[in-house]
Amino acid sequence: MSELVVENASVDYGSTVGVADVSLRVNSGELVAVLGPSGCGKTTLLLAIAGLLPLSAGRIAVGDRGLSSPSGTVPPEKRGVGWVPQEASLFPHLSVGDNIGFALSGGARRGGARGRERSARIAELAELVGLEGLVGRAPNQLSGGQAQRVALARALAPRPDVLLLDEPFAALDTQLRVGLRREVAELLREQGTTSLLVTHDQEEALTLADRVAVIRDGRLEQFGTPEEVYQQPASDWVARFVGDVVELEGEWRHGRVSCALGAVEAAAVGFTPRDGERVRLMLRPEWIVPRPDLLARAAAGADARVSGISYAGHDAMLTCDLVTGPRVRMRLPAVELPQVGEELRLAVQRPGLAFAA
Ligand SMILES: Nc1ncnc2c1ncn2[C@@H]1O[C@H](COP(=O)(O)OP(=O)(O)OP(=O)(O)O)[C@@H](O)[C@H]1O
Repeated sequence: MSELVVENASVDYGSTVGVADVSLRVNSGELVAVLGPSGCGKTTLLLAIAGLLPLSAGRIAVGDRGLSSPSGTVPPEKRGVGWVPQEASLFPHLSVGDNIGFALSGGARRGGARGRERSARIAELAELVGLEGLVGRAPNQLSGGQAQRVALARALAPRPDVLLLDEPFAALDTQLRVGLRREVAELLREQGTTSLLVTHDQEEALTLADRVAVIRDGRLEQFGTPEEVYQQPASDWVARFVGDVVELEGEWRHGRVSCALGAVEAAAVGFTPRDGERVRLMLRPEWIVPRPDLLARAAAGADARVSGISYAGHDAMLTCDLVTGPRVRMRLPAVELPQVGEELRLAVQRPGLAFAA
């Protein structure tokens, strides 16, 4: 069993808080993304799990094997925790094969039974990451994507209980990044590797992970499935951080918010509003849709004029000026788009989120 348990973990750098009271459980074989802005404590959390930073409070364990607590830390090499760094950091004087096999025993005595076992494992991993023809190459003869594959194979070689990936795709160009990260996520799932992936890229976290841990100022703001953190953010900060939002002022009345888009059904987050109370309505741009069938007088809707279109191929972001004043953004599939200047009747197709004003 290789469930990773982090319980009320805190790491202090003198007077600076690295992470504070973070609790999360990564199930065996699960891929969890740790998402947060720069400086929020993502790397600190990973370093603590790797045994490179001591805890000032809490505990870290894999299954029922305790790894870190304020009273002691199992050294990094004995934790069964693998690490894939941001830059591949391969050993320049070793071949691809020897880089992959670096943490395997039997390296010194080639040819013996252990040496043969090691070679077989290197070949198996090289094939797994799609580098079977390149084991004899030097690291400086690899592309950035190939080097990252070697770093992944090297980390997987000793069959770690838990794999930590610290922004492993950040240095790659967009097209390569998207392809490689999908491949790596599939590979980790196939291998059943319990993995924690640090990223500041919302799309990366939402598309790859089984669950996402959103961190802010060293604290865990939300831990949930990609759908939960996107559709039901725990706070207005998470709502803004994990995706685009449209924000409107309004008044709460019987489960709806009366605002510039009409009377929009909404769920209150983190508070219980009174009827008549001022609230802030948050919507995702794709929750707003044109509804030509909706009567102009309908309470759930508003008239608008398209003032701008930002085309992204698969979809487009439209800026619309509501006749009631505010400007909203709306995301539509780029199949049949309206024109700039066109008048639309807009409605909200799913309940919005109401936050305290
Ligand atoms: N060695 C250190 N000494 C003192 N403070 C540190 C040290 N390392 C990190 N910090 C502070 O701890 C906090 C968390 O830093 P951390 O590197 O974990 O953030 P991060 O989320 O990984 O950021 P980034 O995405 O920019 O890498 C920050 O306020 C940072 O300034």
